[in-house]
Amino acid sequence: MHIGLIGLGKMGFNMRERLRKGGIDVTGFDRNPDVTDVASVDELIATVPAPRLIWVMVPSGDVTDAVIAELGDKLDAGDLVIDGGNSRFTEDQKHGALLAEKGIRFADCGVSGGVWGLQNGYGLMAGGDAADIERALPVFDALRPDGEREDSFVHVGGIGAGHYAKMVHNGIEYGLMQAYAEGYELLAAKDIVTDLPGTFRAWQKGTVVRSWLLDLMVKALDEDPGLQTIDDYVEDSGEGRWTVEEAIANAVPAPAITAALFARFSSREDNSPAMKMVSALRHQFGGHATRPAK
Ligand SMILES: NC(=O)C1=CN([C@@H]2O[C@H](COP(=O)(O)OP(=O)(O)OC[C@H]3O[C@@H](n4cnc5c(N)ncnc54)[C@H](O)[C@@H]3O)[C@@H](O)[C@H]2O)C=CC1
Ligand SMILES: O=C(CO)[C@H](O)[C@H](O)COP(=O)(O)O
Repeated sequence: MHIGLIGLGKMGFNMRERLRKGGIDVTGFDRNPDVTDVASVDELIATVPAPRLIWVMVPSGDVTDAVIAELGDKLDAGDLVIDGGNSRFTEDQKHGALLAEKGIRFADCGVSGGVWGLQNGYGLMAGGDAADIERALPVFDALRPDGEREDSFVHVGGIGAGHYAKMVHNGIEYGLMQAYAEGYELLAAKDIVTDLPGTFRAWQKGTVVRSWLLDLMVKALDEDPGLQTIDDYVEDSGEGRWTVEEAIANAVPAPAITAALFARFSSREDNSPAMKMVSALRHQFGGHATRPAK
């Protein structure tokens, strides 16, 4: 099988390598000339045999929109486009409908595993028609970890379902990371546990809270004890917000994920206007002392 892959960044670059190791021929295109196999989307399309399978792995939003629109202009009926980036699930119907105008097939796939996917394999959740998912199975099989397919791959539903599942996965990721991080701060806040990194290390096997994120926390502390080199500003790239928006839309209580998202917003404030106001109001009603501005 020979496929096209657009986007060879932190994810796509490693995915190309894993696919090739798994016996899939890959022609990759990226705007970055240092990593691309071909110079243009046209050359990619000319190189990949029809009916083509093109995997898109670029930033969600405008970039994905533009790449899919270009593919819609240039591909042929019967070709299949799979969006493996973190697109919002609501975008998938739009992309599928655009491509369907020319008889081009579309599927979406949530991909989990980050930069470790090359060595560990990727967890995959695909949305689309059964025949399209079936057609792409050799690709999914090369990307996922060894072992039973059901343990790392799922066809979750129609178009958009893959990205919906990935959105919820990432919402869970937010909540888990926040809980571990708060535990880290609590252990560090008091001189009672004398070996903080050793505590996390000893939690890695056997405990109820053992997990890959915990392993990565141990690794981060090995590399930078005290996290001295890292600022406390935490970015987000959309999935957490969309999860909270879906929780509201469906009246699903999601306090842990929501708090984790808001903690990231708090991380970006040096001098919170809201907390200044809380301090001012305590002073107004109770005469409680405020601290002078920094
Ligand atoms: N980094 C991660 O842990 C994960 C990322 N994702 C998603 O996968 C997608 C890619 O993520 P990363 O590789 O981390 O991002 P990245 O920013 O490292 O790579 C994006 C690549 O797309 C290329 N690109 C941008 N516009 C292009 C265009 N018009 N044509 C061709 N190439 C273009 C860039 O040059 C870059 O190499 C995103 O949607 C991201 O949300 C999904 C799972 C995990
Ligand atoms: O999908 C991922 C991991 O599963 C990506 O790393 C994603 O960027 C994480 O979300 P955020 O950037 O909002 O922390």
